[in-house]
Amino acid sequence: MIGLSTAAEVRAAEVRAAEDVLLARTREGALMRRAATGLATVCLRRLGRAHGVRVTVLVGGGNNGGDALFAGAHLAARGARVTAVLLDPGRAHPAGLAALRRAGGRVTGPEGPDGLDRADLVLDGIVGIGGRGGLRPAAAALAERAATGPGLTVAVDVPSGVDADTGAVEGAAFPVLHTVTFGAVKPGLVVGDGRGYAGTVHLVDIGLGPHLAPPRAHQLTDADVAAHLQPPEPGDDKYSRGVVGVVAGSATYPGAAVLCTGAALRTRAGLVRYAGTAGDGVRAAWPEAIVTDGRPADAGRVQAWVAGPGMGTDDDARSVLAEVLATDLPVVVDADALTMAAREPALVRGRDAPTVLTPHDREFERFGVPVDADRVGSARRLAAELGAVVLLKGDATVVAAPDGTAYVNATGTSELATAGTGDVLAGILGALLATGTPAAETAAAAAHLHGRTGQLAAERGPLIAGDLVRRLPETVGRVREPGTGGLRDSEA
Ligand SMILES: NC(=O)C1=CN([C@@H]2O[C@H](COP(=O)(O)OP(=O)(O)OC[C@H]3O[C@@H](n4cnc5c(N)ncnc54)[C@H](O)[C@@H]3O)[C@@H](O)[C@H]2O)[C@@H](O)CC1
Ligand SMILES: Nc1ncnc2c1ncn2[C@@H]1O[C@H](COP(=O)(O)OP(=O)(O)O)[C@@H](O)[C@H]1O
Ligand SMILES: [K+]
Repeated sequence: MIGLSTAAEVRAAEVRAAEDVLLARTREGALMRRAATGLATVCLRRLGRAHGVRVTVLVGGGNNGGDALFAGAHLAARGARVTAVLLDPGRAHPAGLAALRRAGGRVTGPEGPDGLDRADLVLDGIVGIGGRGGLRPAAAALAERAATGPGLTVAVDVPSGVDADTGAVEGAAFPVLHTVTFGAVKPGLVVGDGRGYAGTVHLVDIGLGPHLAPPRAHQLTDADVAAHLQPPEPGDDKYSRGVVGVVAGSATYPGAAVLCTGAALRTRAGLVRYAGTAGDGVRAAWPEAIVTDGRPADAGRVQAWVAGPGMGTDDDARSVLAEVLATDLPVVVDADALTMAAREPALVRGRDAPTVLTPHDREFERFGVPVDADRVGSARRLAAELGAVVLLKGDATVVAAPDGTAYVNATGTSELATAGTGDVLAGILGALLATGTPAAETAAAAAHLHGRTGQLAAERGPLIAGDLVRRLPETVGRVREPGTGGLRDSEA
C-alpha cells in the first residue's frame, strides 16, 4: 500500500528527520542533498546521458528551488550545460546556487536565456509544497515558455501551481512528463487535475519513513488487491466463498442486470443470485446464476447485495431498495439506487452493516454536496454525512470512509468512459464485499481491479462494458501473481 501524505505531514516528518540527522552529526542540509541526488539520478536515467545535454533549471525563492539547484549541480558536474533561471535572484537558495556555480552552471535572472524552450531537460523548481494557489504572473510566464519546448520536463517534488494536498489547480501550473517527489507521495500528484499535470510519479526515499504520521489516504497496489482475490481453498464450497445478490435491470433495461451479474460471477463469487424483472435476460446470458422474478427475499440467502443498475426509480424499485437496505448485509448502492437514496437519504443513513455508494459526479451532487477541486475532501464530506463508504468515480476514482480514511485509485484508462462500465464495477464490488472484508478497502480493491481490467481490454483497442466482463478472469489471474502478467504498478 502506498501512503499519500499531505504537505503538513511531510513538513512535520522533515523537522523530526532533520533533528535526527543533526544528532547523528550528519551535515546540515542532508535531506535536501538526498532529495537532489535522487532527482538527478531519475533525470540521468531518463536522459540516458549527461554530456552536452542542455538543461534549464527554473528556480523559485524557496527550498524547492534549492533542490533544483543542487540537482543542476550534479548534472553540470557530469558535463551537462546547465542554466539556472532565478525567478527571485535575491532569494535563491545560497548553498544551492554556490554548488551550481562551482560545477560550472550558468545563472540568469527571471528573463531566462535565449532558447529556453529548446532545452533537452527542464527542471521545475519554482515552488513545491510551500506553494499557494496558481502560479503568480512572472512564474506563470516562465513556466509557459519552458513548457512549450520538446525536451523532457521534470517537476521537483510537485508540479508548480498544483496543490500538493488536493490536486487542485487554481490558475497557471506547469504540466510535466515526470514528477520526482521526496519522502512520500502527495495526494495532489495522483488525484484531481494534479494527476494530469504530474505525469509519471517517482518517489525518492530521503529517510522520512520512520518520522511520518500514519497516512489517512492510500493507493493500493496489485499485491494489496491480490489479497482480496485468493483462489478457493480445498475446504471451500460455493456458499463459503460469499454469495452475492443482485437487484438490477428491468424489462426496459435488462443489459445492466446482465453486466452486473456477469461481473460478480466472473470476479470470484461462489454463487450469484438475481432478483428482479430482467430475469429472462439474466437466465439467457448466465445460466450459472440463480434467478427469481420475485423480490429480494425470494432469492435465498446472500452475504452482500448490489442494488441499482437499470432498476428504475418508481415505487416498486423504491420498495425493493428499501427491502435490501433493511437487511444487516453489506449493500452496494449504484445508479438508480443512488437517485432514490439522494431523494431519501434516511434509506442509507444509520445502517449498521456497510453501505457503499458508487456515484459519478452528477449522481454525487444529487445528495446536495458539490464535488469541488478537492475530490478526496468531497468524498470524505459525503461519507461522513451519510455514515457510508463513498466511491466517487472518475479518471482517478476516490474512496472515502466516514472516519476519513481514503483511497485513490491508480489503475484505469479513459477507454472506460463508455456505457455500462459502472454496472460492471458494481458487480465486481458486490463479489468482493460478499467475503466480508472491510468495506472501504474492498471498494478500493474493486476500483483497482476494474481499472486493471479496462487497461487489459484497451490493449486491443476501444472497449465496451462486456469486454470487461470477458477479461475479468484473466485480470484476476494476473493481479493474483503480480510481476508475471506484464501489467506494471505505477512507479510510485
Ligand atoms: N524542509 C525540508 O527539510 C526539505 C524540503 N524539501 C524541498 O522544499 C520544498 C518546500 O520548500 P519551502 O517550504 O521553502 O517552499 P517552496 O520552495 O515550495 O515554496 C516557497 C517559495 O515559493 C513561492 N511561492 C509560493 N506560492 C507561489 C505561487 N503561487 N506562485 C509563485 N511562487 C510562489 C514563495 O514566495 C517562496 O519563494 C519541498 O517541496 C521540497 O522540494 C526537500 O529539499 C527535502 C527537505
Ligand atoms: N475518463 C475516464 N478515465 C478513466 N475512467 C473513467 C473515465 N470515465 C469513466 N471512467 C470509469 O468508468 C466507469 C463509468 O461508470 P458510470 O458512469 O457509472 O457508467 P454506467 O452508468 O454507464 O455504467 C467508472 O468506473 C469510471 O471511473
Ligand atoms: K516544483
